Amino acid sequence: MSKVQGRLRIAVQKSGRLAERSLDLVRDAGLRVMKGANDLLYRVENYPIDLLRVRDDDIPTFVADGVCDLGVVGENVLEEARNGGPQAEILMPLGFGKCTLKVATPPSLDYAGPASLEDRRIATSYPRILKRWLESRGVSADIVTMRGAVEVAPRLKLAHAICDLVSTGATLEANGLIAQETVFDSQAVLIRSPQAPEPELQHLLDSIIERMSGVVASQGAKYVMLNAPRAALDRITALLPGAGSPTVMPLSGRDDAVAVHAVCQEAVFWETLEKLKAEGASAILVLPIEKMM
Ligand SMILES: Nc1ncnc2c1ncn2[C@@H]1O[C@H](COP(=O)(O)OP(=O)(O)OP(=O)(O)O)[C@@H](O)[C@H]1O
Ligand SMILES: O=P(O)(O)OC[C@H]1O[C@H](OP(=O)(O)OP(=O)(O)O)[C@H](O)[C@@H]1O
Ligand SMILES: [Mg+2]
Repeated sequence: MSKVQGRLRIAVQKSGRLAERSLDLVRDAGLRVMKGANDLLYRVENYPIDLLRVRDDDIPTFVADGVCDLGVVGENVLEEARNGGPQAEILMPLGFGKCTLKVATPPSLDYAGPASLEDRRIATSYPRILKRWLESRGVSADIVTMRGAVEVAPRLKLAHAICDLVSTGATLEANGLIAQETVFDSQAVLIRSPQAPEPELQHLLDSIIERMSGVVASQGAKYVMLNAPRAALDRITALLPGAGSPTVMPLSGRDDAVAVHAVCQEAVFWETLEKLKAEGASAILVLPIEKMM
């Protein structure tokens, strides 16, 4: 596929677990996406950018080859695609699509560590990652590659064990399998092509990356405002999760208390609010942050 001159391209999953959140990221970065008649390509109305909507397996190659300038893909898929050739660069983890590639076994297999997999058959959709992991553990096993429904392989006697993605563990449990080893921790990542864009588009590319980074940073971040007794200021600011240096302001007509404003990079739980109150904080407000730069 050749590139259209004068336009950037971002590869996103067409449908599946990452599709919606990938589109959200693009939209939150200020790109107005127009769903057109063409299902493969969505145009961005306010910038010279197109979204290429494809199977996630194709995203690493499209970005590595420079067909797309940016891509959103699971790190597991990127790692599986690694082949010694030019590679897409990971710019940042995106905080969604979190899952773990795990080795799991049926109760019938007496598992006592990776050596129990020696000469066994293991079904997976990630043969390269599994091969590297087995090699790193000095285990020699037979890898059976399956596109999907990996969890049923032990029941069908197709394999002794499996290596598949797990998030809640419900699928493993439904299939009577026990998670044994973590092979690869994954989440969606933003990737960039090793090929530079046309010089006129470099600035736009940099700005989109910076905006996306701002979107990711603001996710989960909260703006906290409260009033604190001066005497408890140190203890109260220490309780604010992931806050750098809070802003401390006088409260008119009160010498004993101050107003504290802070950006908390981590979730602010009810437990934290209760502890703040116990230290004498009052009028506590926790507000979402829309953008951050
Ligand atoms: N259970 C899960 N929880 C969270 N994230 C997951 C889970 N399963 C998969 N993912 C992540 O989402 C990505 C996409 O999963 P999905 O099941 O949509 O892929 P797919 O079936 O290969 O889709 P495609 O049709 O694009 O090839 C996975 O590669 C992984 O990074
Ligand atoms: O630990 P859990 O929360 O149960 O999630 C794990 C399941 O999720 C993924 O499949 P998905 O549901 O995306 O369907 P798929 O079979 O189309 O890959 C993965 O392949 C597992 O089967
Ligand atoms: Mg896929």
